[in-house]
Amino acid sequence: MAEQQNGCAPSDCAGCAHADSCSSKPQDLSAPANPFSRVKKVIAVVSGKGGVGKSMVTASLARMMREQGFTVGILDADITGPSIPKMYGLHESAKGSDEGMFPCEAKDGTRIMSVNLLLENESDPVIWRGPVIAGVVTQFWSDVMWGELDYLFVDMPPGTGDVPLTVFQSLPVDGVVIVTSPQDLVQMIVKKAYNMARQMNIPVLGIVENYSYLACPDCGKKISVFGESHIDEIAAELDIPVLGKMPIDPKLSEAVENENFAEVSNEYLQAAVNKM
Ligand SMILES: Nc1ncnc2c1ncn2[C@@H]1O[C@H](COP(=O)(O)OP(=O)(O)OP(=O)(O)O)[C@@H](O)[C@H]1O
Repeated sequence: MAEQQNGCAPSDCAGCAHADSCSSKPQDLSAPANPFSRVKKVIAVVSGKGGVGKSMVTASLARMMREQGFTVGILDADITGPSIPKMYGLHESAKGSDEGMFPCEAKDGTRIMSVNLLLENESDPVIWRGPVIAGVVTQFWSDVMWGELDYLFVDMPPGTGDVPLTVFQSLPVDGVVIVTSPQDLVQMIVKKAYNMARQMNIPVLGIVENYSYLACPDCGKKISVFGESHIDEIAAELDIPVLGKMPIDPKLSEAVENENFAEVSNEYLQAAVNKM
């Protein structure tokens, strides 16, 4: 069968003599899991822009699933801004063997792999180009011996660049959680993150709003520090559930500051747990 100018329909490949070499054939970019990994579910936590608390939500989801008794890992794909190890007070170096690298284990048993666990000095900057960074993220899947995990949460870098694309193409992502903050601008930015996941055929599990409000410590009144929330409108428009509205909670920022996130309980994301 002759190769068409604008690509063949997948059904045309069957029986085609050029099927193996044809440029129209969709490429399988999936990366093999490490032979010592048995990961049941991979959940990517994404945001359209930086600083909305994506790492906070990733770690909070991991903590909640851990509290439910599941085995949990976090793959820190935010290579140039890794914050997960410090949240859990991990400053050691990840060890390796001929078979691959071992994730480091936090106090609550959460297994973590991050570039900061591989750098000689954790304050060294990672000054690598996009394809190298994306390659490291793939290695965190193929070369890390995750063992038996019920859930692996992937803390993505913000935006829709190289790394999210690589993760969606290379890892068997079961679902995406979108994190946002209550600002007008985010409506358009959330849609970018949502549309990327949809285009890659990854189910969007729902959306979490962070920094939703601050509860007055004296009277409990909710103050909308970053303006009124639009999360319900966005969720309705995109037909996805709201998985939680997290307030600015000093208990959470203190846990990060004190590096003891492994002891934190987060009651704000209960709806997310039921969706995992
Ligand atoms: N709900 C919250 N209450 C209190 N502090 C928070 C909350 N969410 C996030 N923070 C704090 O805000 C800072 C930024 O959060 P975080 O690192 O999770 O953002 P991020 O979206 O992952 O950032 P980046 O996009 O730059 O990777 C951290 O110091 C974190 O402890």
